[in-house]
Order: sequence, then structure tokens, then C-alpha cells
Amino acid sequence: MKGIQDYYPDHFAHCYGCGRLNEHGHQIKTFWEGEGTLTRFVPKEYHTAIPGFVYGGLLASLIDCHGTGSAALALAKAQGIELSETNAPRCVTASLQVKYLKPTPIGGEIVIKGKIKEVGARKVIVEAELFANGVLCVVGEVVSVLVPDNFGL
Ligand SMILES: CCCCCCCCCC(=O)SCCNC(=O)CCNC(=O)[C@H](O)C(C)(C)COP(=O)(O)OP(=O)(O)OC[C@H]1O[C@@H](n2cnc3c(N)ncnc32)[C@H](O)[C@@H]1OP(=O)(O)O
Repeated sequence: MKGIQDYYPDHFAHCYGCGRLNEHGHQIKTFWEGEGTLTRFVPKEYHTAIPGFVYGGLLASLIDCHGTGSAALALAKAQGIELSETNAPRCVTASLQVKYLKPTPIGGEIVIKGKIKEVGARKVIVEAELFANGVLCVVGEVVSVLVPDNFGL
């Protein structure tokens, strides 16, 4: 099953967290699940913080790109864009907040659930919850903005 990341134009598909064309990256896939969004990821042993637990920077990275992916899904829906090959809206992160509630164990699948809190013409706010083995370990909020034509200039 395709995620929103499979519909990004090639030149926007190299992100370390979510670019399908980045062979060294996480290549996450984000989908609708009901009214919310979903991303799954299985950390490797080398994603260790202290033995047995996932490095917090990785978790922030997953929430980051789950946020931009969810934002792209929300913008596509709000703007009536029917996704075909590479016509998905592309957002960048304007703000990323992460709260680590509990240590996140390595050794299974991580599930990140997103709730679309606000959708504007260009800006989307997503609330994220990250679960390991069904236990809520991290929460976050991502403000994403549709990438401007002058990005990086
Ligand atoms: C080439 C693209 C590659 C795509 C890769 C995506 C990877 C995704 C994950 C990432 O790691 S992205 C990389 C990290 N992020 C950046 O490097 C972004 C750097 N910042 C920027 O480029 C600009 O500041 C940004 C595009 C985010 C906003 O600039 P704009 O000139 O487009 O924003 P504008 O001032 O028009 O504001 C649009 C809305 O966003 C809001 N906004 C802008 N910056 C914000 C901020 N920092 N925090 C919260 N809200 C912000 C702003 O208030 C406004 O809200 P309202 O529509 O409600 O009025």
C-alpha cells in the first residue's frame, strides 16, 4: 500500500526521514486511518539510546516526518487533489515539539498516530502520539508549511 510519500515529486523525495529516494533514510510511509493518520516503523538495534531503548532523536525525526506527511494528506484532502503519480503537496517543518513521556523500548513496531488540529491554505498543525507495544511513549506537535517556491533562497 502506498503512503503519501510515494506521491511526492522526485525532487522532494530525498528527505532522510521520509524520502523514498533516500537509500540511507527511514523511508516512512504515512496513510489515512479513519479521520487520523498512521505511520509504522521498526527501530533497529543501532537506534539505541541506552541498551533496550530507542534514541530520542530518531523518535523526534519520525514525528517530524509523520507530521509533514500528515500535513500533505490533509492539504490534498482539503484542496480536493486526487493523488496520482507525483502530485502530492509537499510541506516542510516550521516547528517541531516533542515530549518524551516514557522510555521507548526497542524490539517491536512503533506506531505513530496523527490528528489534524488545523488546516489552512498553506499551514497544517498535526498532533502526534507515538506508541511502542501499545504504550504511549512520546507526544508531539508539528507545524508544517507548504514548501514555498523560494525555499532556501
Ligand atoms: C525542498 C523541499 C524539501 C522537502 C523536504 C521536507 C522534509 C520534511 C522534514 C524536514 O526536516 S523539513 C527541514 C526543516 N525545516 C526547514 O528547513 C524549514 C525552514 N523554514 C522555512 O523555510 C520557512 O520559515 C517556512 C517555509 C517554514 C515558512 O516560511 P514562509 O515564508 O513560507 O511562511 P509564512 O511567513 O508565509 O507563514 C505561513 C504560515 O506559517 C506560519 N509559520 C511560519 N513559520 C513558522 C514557525 N517557525 N513556527 C510556527 N508557525 C510558522 C506563519 O505564522 C503562517 O501562519 P498563518 O497562515 O496561520 O498566518
